Amino acid sequence: MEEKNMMTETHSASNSPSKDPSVTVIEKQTQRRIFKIIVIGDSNVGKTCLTYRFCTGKFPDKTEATIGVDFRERTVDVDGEQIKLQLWDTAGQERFRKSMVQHYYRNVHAVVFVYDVTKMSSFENMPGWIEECDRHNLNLEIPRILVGNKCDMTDKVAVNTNLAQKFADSHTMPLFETSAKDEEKANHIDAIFLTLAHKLKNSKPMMSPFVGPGGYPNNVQVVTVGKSPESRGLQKMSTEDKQDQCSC
Ligand SMILES: Nc1nc2c(ncn2[C@@H]2O[C@H](COP(=O)(O)OP(=O)(O)OP(=O)(O)O)[C@@H](O)[C@H]2O)c(=O)[nH]1
Repeated sequence: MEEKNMMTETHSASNSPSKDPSVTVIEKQTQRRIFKIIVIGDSNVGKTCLTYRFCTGKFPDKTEATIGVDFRERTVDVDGEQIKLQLWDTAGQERFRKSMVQHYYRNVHAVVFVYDVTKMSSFENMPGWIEECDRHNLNLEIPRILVGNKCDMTDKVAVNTNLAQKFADSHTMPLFETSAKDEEKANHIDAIFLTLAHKLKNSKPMMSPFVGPGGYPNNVQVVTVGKSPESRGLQKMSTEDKQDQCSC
């Protein structure tokens, strides 16, 4: 795989605050909460494809090994509130992580652990990723979810669902098996991140100063969550995150 640039951002620079006082009023009225979600796991498990799918609705034609971190954002409507999910797509390769690790774990609101269902080693390495979170003193109350990706490769599945479920249960995480590639499972990926959005709704987040006159930052997709997560067959949320505001 080729290499991606370190610390690229998908949102537009034109979101900078305006000097127009009338716009300032609108900004104050439409400030939205931002939540930082880190996506971690071995290299090549599909972290970039999952976050890209959620933020653009597409599977990328071509991917490159992430260097450092890529950011993607999407604003979602949760029970009438616009919440911005800021996804940190982190590098799986150790050599591309070293200098960035401290940044990943600062002021995190949720963690998505990803393994590849066709690659047992990526699942066996999960305890190592959890330990890394623990070493960086992540609040135990932070929502965490486990995602088995590449379920479209049905004839190559190496990680048994029961085994993954046991592991998820032992770490009090919900398990989702999905595919970033399979068009039919695209809604499933939405459901995964919207589950987090509902969990995070009761958390204390960062506030975004970068809101345009229309109420939404440019290049950020706004979707409406029509049903509660319970009615979509997802877990009930109860976690309250006490994280400080992000300074990154
Ligand atoms: N069949 C299939 N292939 C996938 C899926 N998701 C990702 N891939 C492929 O897996 C490879 C790696 O995907 P990436 O998203 O770049 O993996 P990553 O985890 O971000 O890798 P790093 O940036 O090195 O940490 C690419 O060739 C993707 O096309 C999936 O759901 N199904």
